[in-house]
Amino acid sequence: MLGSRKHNHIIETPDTGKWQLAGYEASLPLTEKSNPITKEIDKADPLQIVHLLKLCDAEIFQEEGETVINYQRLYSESVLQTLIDVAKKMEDILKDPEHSLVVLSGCGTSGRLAYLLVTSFNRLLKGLQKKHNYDYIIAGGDKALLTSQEAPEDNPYLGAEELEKVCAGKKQVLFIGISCGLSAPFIAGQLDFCMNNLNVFTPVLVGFNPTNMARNEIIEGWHLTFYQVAERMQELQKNYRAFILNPAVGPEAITGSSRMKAGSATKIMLEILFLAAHRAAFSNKEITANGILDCLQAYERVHKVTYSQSKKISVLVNQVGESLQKGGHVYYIGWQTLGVMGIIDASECPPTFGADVGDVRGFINNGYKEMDNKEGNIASLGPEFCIAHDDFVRNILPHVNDNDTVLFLFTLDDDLSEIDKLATQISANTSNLHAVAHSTAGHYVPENVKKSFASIISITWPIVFSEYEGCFVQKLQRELCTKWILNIISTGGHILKGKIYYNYMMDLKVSNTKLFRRALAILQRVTGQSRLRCQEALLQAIYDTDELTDPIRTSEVTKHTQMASTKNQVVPTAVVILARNCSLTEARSRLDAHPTMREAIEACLRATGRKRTADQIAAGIHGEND
Ligand SMILES: C[C@](O)(c1cnc(-c2ccc(S(=O)(=O)c3ccc(N)nc3)s2)c(Cl)c1)C(F)(F)F
Ligand SMILES: O=P(O)(O)OC[C@@H](O)[C@@H](O)[C@H](O)[C@@H](O)CO
Repeated sequence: MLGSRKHNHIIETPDTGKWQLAGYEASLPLTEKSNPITKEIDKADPLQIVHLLKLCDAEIFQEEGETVINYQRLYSESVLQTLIDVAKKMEDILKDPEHSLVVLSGCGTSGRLAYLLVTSFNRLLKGLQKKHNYDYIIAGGDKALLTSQEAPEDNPYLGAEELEKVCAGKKQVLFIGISCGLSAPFIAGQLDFCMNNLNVFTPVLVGFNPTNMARNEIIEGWHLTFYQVAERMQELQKNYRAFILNPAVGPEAITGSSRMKAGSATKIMLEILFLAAHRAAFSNKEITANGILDCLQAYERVHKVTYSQSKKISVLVNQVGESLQKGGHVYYIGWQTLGVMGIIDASECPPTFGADVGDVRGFINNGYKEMDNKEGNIASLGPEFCIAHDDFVRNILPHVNDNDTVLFLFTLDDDLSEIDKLATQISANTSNLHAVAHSTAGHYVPENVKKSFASIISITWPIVFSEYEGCFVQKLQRELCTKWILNIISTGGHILKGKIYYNYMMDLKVSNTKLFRRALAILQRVTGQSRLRCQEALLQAIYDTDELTDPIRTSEVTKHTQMASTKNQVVPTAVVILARNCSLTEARSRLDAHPTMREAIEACLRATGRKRTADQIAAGIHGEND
């Protein structure tokens, strides 16, 4: 049994006051840590929120050696070398499209980014009259592009099955599995499948933890942990049979929310990889470290360009916060891949902030024709799958009012008359109509178009010399800029709505095993009580009973998550049970007695027997009292 104990390593959270002493903070996976920069972000005003997020996003580009423990970073020599090795492998694949394929795969945001990169680079190939050579897999299928499908992430067999289907008949496959936290069983199953078929597959793991921090919890119904899969990948990397691209980018601004920095770093790293391989395969440009460094520096400039608009972005944060607080909605009306960025950001709000599916929604010109997703038009799956501008005009616009915020996302290359017409229509229903408009130096948003918008964030990009690919690179940069702006306003808006406690999303839906672990860890951090006690309270809230039976206690975690998916406010309820040592019903009535969950929790934590002051609570939460 020793072996299983070695590999059934649930991250133990030390009991009260021993956070630092036990080296606990150091052992935490970087992607799951709380970022000290944002420990009070829930008290910040809109402009401060933007500034804190700017500092967090800047950590993506931080060079190695600037932190106490040396983790490799995006600019590290080791990462650059691996990027070169993988790009060379991809160049070979691109030269033999008949028998080979590049497959990108991920869960949640990682799967959405896989879809975006694959469709964008397939379009680039089409423009070069080349056969398309990329394919994507997203856990839960194309409906996961638009809605949160958390359960498939826990299924390693499903991942392997999907991969086998996509690669039927191929002789050479470069498989890129994206799991930012090095934790998704769906991806572990795919990597394991590749390593059992190395004659065809070259597996690449993309994530943002050191491999020794890969998730080491036994995957239910399977024989390996993600950690063991990563160890085997590391072994194979020695003779270039597998690769791991895992620079540290620092903890997320909202604890564990890998859609933000990790998502941005995924897009940056994979686009650099694909561009280098394309240039080598089709323009005979050698793959070099300098070429890759130039690309990285171009993306770092996008960070500067984006945050030079902080003041105007903070106005949008405030506006979105107001809409959400009033029970209004936020609608992103986007063109081409900027529409995709809106759809991706909107789809992340329910799992990240407990938003309703209708609170924040994205729409794209020409709907699924523009999306070009594998499963085509899936509007029949329900109203939340109707994503075309026409669907917005028909189904949503009649109900739009001043409580709502509408944000256009376009470039000056889009159809300005279409934009003007739609903007005029919408401004009849709400004055809260804003825009993010990307233009090239020397071109400006025409006055007649401007008039419909309450505010416009105009981003001007340098003129690109006609070369076809240069325009393509600028499109990728405009997407990243738009992703950052949308992440800022959806995160900032929900902070102003009171959904965030310090930098934790307390009221998270415990809908897969990673979220169960996060919920348990947050309970221990916030209440200072033991892991076992916290687990009891969490299960009481999940199973809606004060009397836990052994069959409940010994059920698999996936059983707990299935049950939890049907419940609300499970974690806040458990906090009150723990803080007041009270029954489920009493905990629920205490929560209801306060206007926001945050106030209820603060009241209960303050009132605990030990009479902790707010500062003592904060110190405990940030692991400062040892
Ligand atoms: C920072 C914090 O202590 C914390 C947050 N999340 C976590 C975890 C979230 C998810 C996990 S996990 O699914 O076990 C996991 C996820 C990824 C990975 N590489 N290893 C483990 S641990 C932990 Cl252990 C601590 C706090 F305060 F939020 F609770
Ligand atoms: O890429 P990972 O670490 O495997 O995570 C995959 C998904 O859990 C993750 O993308 C989640 O959907 C997002 O809401 C995270 O902000």
